[in-house]
Amino acid sequence: MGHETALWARSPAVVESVNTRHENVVHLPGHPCPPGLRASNDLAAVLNGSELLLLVVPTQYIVDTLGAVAHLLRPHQMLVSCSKGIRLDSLETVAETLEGLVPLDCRGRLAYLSGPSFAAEVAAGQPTAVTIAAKMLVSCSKGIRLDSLETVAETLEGLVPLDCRGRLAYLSGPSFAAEVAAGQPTAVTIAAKDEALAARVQALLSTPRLRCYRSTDVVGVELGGALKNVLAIACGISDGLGFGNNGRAALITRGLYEITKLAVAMGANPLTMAGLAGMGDLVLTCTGDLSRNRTASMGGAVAEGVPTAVAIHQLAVKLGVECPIMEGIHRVIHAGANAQEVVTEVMSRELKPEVAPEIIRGAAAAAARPAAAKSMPQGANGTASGVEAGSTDRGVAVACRMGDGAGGAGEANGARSAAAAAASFLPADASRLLAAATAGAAVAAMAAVAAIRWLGRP
Ligand SMILES: NC(=O)c1ccc[n+]([C@@H]2O[C@H](COP(=O)([O-])OP(=O)(O)OC[C@H]3O[C@@H](n4cnc5c(N)ncnc54)[C@H](O)[C@@H]3O)[C@@H](O)[C@H]2O)c1
Ligand SMILES: O=P(O)(O)OC[C@H](O)CO
Repeated sequence: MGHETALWARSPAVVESVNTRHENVVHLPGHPCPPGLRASNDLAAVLNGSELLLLVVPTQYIVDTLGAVAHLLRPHQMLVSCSKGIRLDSLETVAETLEGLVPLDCRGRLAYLSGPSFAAEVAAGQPTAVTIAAKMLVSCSKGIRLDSLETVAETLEGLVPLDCRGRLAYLSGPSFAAEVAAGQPTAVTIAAKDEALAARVQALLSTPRLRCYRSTDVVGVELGGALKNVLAIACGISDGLGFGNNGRAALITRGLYEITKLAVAMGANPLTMAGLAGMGDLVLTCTGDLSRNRTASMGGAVAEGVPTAVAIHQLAVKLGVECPIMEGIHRVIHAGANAQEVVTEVMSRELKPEVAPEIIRGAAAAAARPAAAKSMPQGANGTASGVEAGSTDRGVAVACRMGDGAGGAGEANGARSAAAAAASFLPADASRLLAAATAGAAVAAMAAVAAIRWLGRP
């Protein structure tokens, strides 16, 4: 469908027929080939130049066909088998055969297409539906393990076999199960380290009522979902104490600041916290009556935020990130502190700027740089690559910690390099806004949204 496609065929007659007559007169006579199709007898060349490979040979000949060239497969290539059979010599299925043939790091890219699909009808454009099976594991859990302080991703990567790690994805975002089940419009984020996998899961799970976005920021998407639960408990306590909307808005906003500082210190992209898995889920659970975390103080169902509060307390101490609200909740839930007194303590802390001056200075330095001074490496889809984003994020993480009193010259450089990297691939005005966003972490998420709007304006 509009793709440049290379067809490998054993028979020179088929290749000649496709390339000169645009019809496979041997196997599919009467059906003109799509315009972008070229045929070749050179399997290695066809394999080498393809992103998605469809394997359509009789099962008994898969090893003969692919055996000599399987080692040429690269980890970024996807191999979808369309063969339907069981090998006679080994009694292996196609999947078992392929997993034994392809290099270890390609096993995560195997998929299997099957279903009612006569080739002649597909070629004639007749409506056809098939199933594509691939082994993927999508985690929807939102929490941090207490025993190891590991995220769900870290836990699963340690649990599954090495060659399955490339098939793990993580779903998070504002999604009360009851509303999803009722067909209410819902938007979530699917994260996977490999964007192609995230895109596959995204395509599989999206419906007109469930809009899935994708991300490669696994740690950010995960931590957004885990950390918001503790703030939802805080909002429940605030409600219980009789506080109003002002208090809740303050909790959400300053809570997002804390979530972002901690998540960024753990390697997350701060802009993820402005998205569905961060601000989106935080707003939902801090305001929605369906939230078990917000209503946890009234007793009852599963509240992931209760154990997560302990994990956050330990992580915040370990990473040197100041999180007064989440620390206060931890003391109320787990150390018997009086909620009223904790509120007074948190509200009476030393007064400070909303965004730490060190961060603002770093952002200003970045914004002053000429926009075209440096070019940002681009990923396959035109966005900054994950590796680059990760390294700049850590610069912001350091900057965020500085805002709480720690830090030195090296840390300030981290902030500057992060904001500078962001500034380098955006027009000047947008750079300033984005620099403010990276600098101010959560509270400046709004500036990020403004930057995105700025980019989208006519
Ligand atoms: N319910 C929601 O609206 C929702 C939305 C998005 C994400 N999540 C996340 O999904 C995860 C699961 O939440 P849920 O609402 O499905 O929880 P749940 O309480 O409905 O439990 C899910 C399943 O886990 C099983 N289970 C409970 N304790 C267990 C144990 N000790 N060992 C093995 N199995 C056990 C339960 O029997 C049940 O089948 C959480 O991390 C939650 O944050 C929930
Ligand atoms: O009911 P809660 O508080 O566990 O929230 C459920 C989901 O995390 C909402 O996205």
